[in-house]
Amino acid sequence: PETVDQDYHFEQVSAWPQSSLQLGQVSGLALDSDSNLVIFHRGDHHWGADSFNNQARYQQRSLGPIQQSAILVVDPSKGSILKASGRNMFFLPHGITTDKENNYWVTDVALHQVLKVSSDGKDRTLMALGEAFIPGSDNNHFCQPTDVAVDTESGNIFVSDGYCNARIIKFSADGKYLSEWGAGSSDRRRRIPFQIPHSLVLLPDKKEICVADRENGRIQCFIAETGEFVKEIKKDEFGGEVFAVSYIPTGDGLIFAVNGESLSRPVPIRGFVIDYSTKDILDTFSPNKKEFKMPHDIAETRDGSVFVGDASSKSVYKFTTEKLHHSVK
Ligand SMILES: O=C(N[C@@H](O)C(=O)O)c1ccccc1
Repeated sequence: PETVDQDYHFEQVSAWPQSSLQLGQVSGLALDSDSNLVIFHRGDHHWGADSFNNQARYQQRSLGPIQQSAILVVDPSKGSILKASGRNMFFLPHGITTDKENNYWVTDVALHQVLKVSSDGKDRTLMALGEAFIPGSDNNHFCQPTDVAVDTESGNIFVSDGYCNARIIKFSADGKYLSEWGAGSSDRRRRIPFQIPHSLVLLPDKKEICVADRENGRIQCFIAETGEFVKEIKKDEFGGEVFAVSYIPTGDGLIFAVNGESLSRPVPIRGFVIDYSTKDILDTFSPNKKEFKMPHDIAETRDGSVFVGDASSKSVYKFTTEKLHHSVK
C-alpha cells in the first residue's frame, strides 16, 4: 500500500514584502480576523541601554509619542500595507494581539500599560490597564509588560508582566484583576521563577497558556483557568534565550518559537516548530541570505505561512513550506 509520509520544511519567501515597509524596531506580530498580518513597530523610537533609569522609569518622554503609524495591517501574500494606525499614542511598543472583534491588545514597555485599541483607524482606546509611565507590581500596575493573550471563549485576558516583574496576570474581559501566577510558585517543578516572561500564547484547544520565559531559555505551559503548571519545553538548541512563542492546534498542536542571542551559550538564532505533545523539534528555519539578529515575535496564518519580526534588523520575514511528498512502500 502506498502511504504518503508528509514531511515539510519552512523556507523564506525572499520576495516578501514586495516593497519596503519602512519599519522601525519590530516588536510584535499578530493576525487579524481577515488573516491579515498586523505589525507593531517603534517607528523612529529605539529601546537602548539608556531608555530607562534603574527604577524602570522611561527617560525619553520628551521625545513625545511615535509619530509614525505604529500599527500596520499588511497583506500576507504581497506585503502591501492595507491599513496604518496607532500614530501619536505609543512610546515603546512591545506585544500585540487581536481579539475576536478585531480590537488590538497591545503592551508598551515605556507606558507600563496594556491598551485595548480599536482597529477602525480611529485609534480609540477602549481600555487601559496600568498607570501611564508608572511601573509597579500590584494589581493596577505593570513593570514593562511584554505581551497579551485573549481567551476568546471566556473573554479573559492574560498579560505577561514583564521585564521587571516575573508573573502572568489574568484579567476579566472588562479589565478586573482575577489572579496571577509566577514568581514564588508553590509547584515544586517550577522552583525557578520566570526571568522576563517575554511572550505568551493561549492554546485554544487545550485551554493552556504557554510562556516564553526568555532568560531561562524555556517555554512553560499552564492551565489557563488556574495557572497550574503543566509542562516545560527546554531544548539545548534554544541556547540560553527564548524570545517568543506561538501555537496552532494542528494535530496534537504545534508550538512555534524563536530563540535569541546568548553570550553564555552561542547557538544559531532560528525559528523552531515543536510538537506540543512529544516536545520534538520538527523543523528549524532562518532567512536564506541574512541572519536573524533579534527575532522578537512569531505569528502564523491559517494557511501555514509563518512570519517573524526582527527588532534589530527592523524587518519582517515570511516563511512557507512546500510539502515534500515522498511515497513509502
Ligand atoms: O531586551 C531588550 N530589548 C528587546 O527585548 C526589545 O527591544 O524589546 C533590552 C534590554 C535592555 C536594554 C535594551 C534593550
